[in-house]
Amino acid sequence: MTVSTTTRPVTPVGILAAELAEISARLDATDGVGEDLRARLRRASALAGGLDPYVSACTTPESPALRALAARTAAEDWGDHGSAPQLEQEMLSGHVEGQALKLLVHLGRARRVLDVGMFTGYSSLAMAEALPADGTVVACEVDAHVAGIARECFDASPDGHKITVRVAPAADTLAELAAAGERFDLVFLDADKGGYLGYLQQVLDGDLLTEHGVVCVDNTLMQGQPWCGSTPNGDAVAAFNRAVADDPRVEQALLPVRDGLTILRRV
Ligand SMILES: C[S@@+](CC[C@H](N)C(=O)[O-])C[C@H]1O[C@@H](n2cnc3c(N)ncnc32)[C@H](O)[C@@H]1O
Repeated sequence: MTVSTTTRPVTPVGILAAELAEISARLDATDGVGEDLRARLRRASALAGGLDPYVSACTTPESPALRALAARTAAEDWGDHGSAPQLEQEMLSGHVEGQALKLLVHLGRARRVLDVGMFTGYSSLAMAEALPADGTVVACEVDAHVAGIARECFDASPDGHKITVRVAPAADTLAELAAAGERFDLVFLDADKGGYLGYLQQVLDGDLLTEHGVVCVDNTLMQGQPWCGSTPNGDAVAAFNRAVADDPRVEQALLPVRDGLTILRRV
């Protein structure tokens, strides 16, 4: 196993910080640039680069079980993950977003949570930790390998027993849950971005959300791509954000937490 100590920036502010640091370093090495411009760029770089560490320092620390799960994920050799080469450690939601999800579980007095796109289980375990003793998380994941890593981490945690893992395409699991009449107080969407709109329709049309339930959707800023460049994932998220904004059945706020966290509810 290879322990990866660095991660590439995957949030708009992280990417901005890296860009500014690079430009600032290049300018410092360039003759003929005035000290005023150098100083302003250093300040811009410090503002952007200091934001995430400051937010993290002001957020309740993660539990030992979540810290161990993040470390286990970082220790995995993602470059050698043959069955699903598109998976990478940067997919993990992490400390600040996990803590935000925990607070939403508490605020909503949630008992039943649905996690769509589990990866190695960080969001599932974070939300499980915030649930009461009889609370449950149903976690959807299509990749059996990462589901195995998640299960190992859940088994080592005092709250992992609250989580049921369903290894299958999420659309199939959502259809089965709707057919079984299951309902959830909090749904977290974090699987394939091209599937987001379909998952939201399944949740709303399949009556998977309780009366006061909320849906949280990750990566709705998608590294700035919806307004600053185009990739298939950026286009999918932009289309999702537009569709949500135009849907009179819901009201929503897009919070700039990590790579964007939209919280919505049925009105
Ligand atoms: C961004 S990661 C999820 C991160 C996780 N929520 C966390 O907190 O660390 C997305 C996950 O969705 C899974 N996924 C992608 N397409 C899927 C599908 N159609 N059904 C279920 N899971 C899917 C991927 O295998 C990946 O593990």
